[in-house]
Amino acid sequence: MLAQTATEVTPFLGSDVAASYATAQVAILPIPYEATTTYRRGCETGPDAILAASHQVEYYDEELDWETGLEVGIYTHPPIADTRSKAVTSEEMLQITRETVFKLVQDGKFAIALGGEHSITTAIVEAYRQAYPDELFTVVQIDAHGDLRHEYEGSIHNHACVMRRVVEMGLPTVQIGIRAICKEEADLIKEKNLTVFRAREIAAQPNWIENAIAAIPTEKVFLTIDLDGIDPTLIPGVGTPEPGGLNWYALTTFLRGVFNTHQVIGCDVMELAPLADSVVSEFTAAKLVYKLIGYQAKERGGIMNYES
Ligand SMILES: N=C(N)NCCCCNCCCN
Ligand SMILES: [Mn+2]
Ligand SMILES: [Mn+2]
Repeated sequence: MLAQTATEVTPFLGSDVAASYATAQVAILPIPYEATTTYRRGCETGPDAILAASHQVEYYDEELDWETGLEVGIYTHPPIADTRSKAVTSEEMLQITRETVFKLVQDGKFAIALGGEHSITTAIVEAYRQAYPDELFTVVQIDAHGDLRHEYEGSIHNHACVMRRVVEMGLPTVQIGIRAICKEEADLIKEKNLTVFRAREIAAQPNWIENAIAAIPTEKVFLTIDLDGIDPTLIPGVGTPEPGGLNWYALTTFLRGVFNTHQVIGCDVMELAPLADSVVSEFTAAKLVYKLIGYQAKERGGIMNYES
């Protein structure tokens, strides 16, 4: 493992291609915050592991036939809400995250946040609501867990509650890859008729991608990826792994389809908790982030078309 110090910023893909803030279209935002994870800890070191592994990603994307990293300006923001050096309360994390993401969106950046624990997403979604006050967007979540508990282990900002907070905001949701929920969550899904594509159904229905994309009710989408949604053979480095997740091609085909048919306004990639003896998880996560940038830049007729 490459050890990174808390203050050192390793830019995504490396300093030789990193863009300045002013010229960047994409901003990578590391949020090494961890306070409420329920089993194996370590997601506060997730962002640095993704950034270090990103240096190994080929610039040439063979699927897109395009050197994404040389065509798109990518800036890496300094880390915020960093619990590696000192404790950060959930309120402090939520506030700095809201403010930072809102500023990135105001400045016309396509933001990709790297977690850190999934509870951070509450503040990211709030920032987009503030940035788009007149238009609903759908939160598309890839996750093994429903994250729909009202509260867990004494906190409403536990990582197991993030989608409950999103549902309370009145935003539509589409949940993908779900395979671990409690009774409270199952009841809420029924009561609110939430749209859930369960991992079991995904494994059995080849046309789930088409159906899932058709189930997104708004033009705008915020995409939240909890890495434990992906099969743990591809990403074993998560705190609470669950068998039976998405495979790489199902995942990337779905994501490309979403970028192709909807306006993705932002993304996050959460919950990487690196393992000491394997780099598979961070390599997969780094490639996934690169794919998100490539799909955003290349789908919908060529080059990115930013608002603001
Ligand atoms: N979003 C998450 N990662 N959630 C994890 C929830 C852990 C539930 N443990 C349940 C134990 C019950 N005996
Ligand atoms: Mn999860
Ligand atoms: Mn989650």
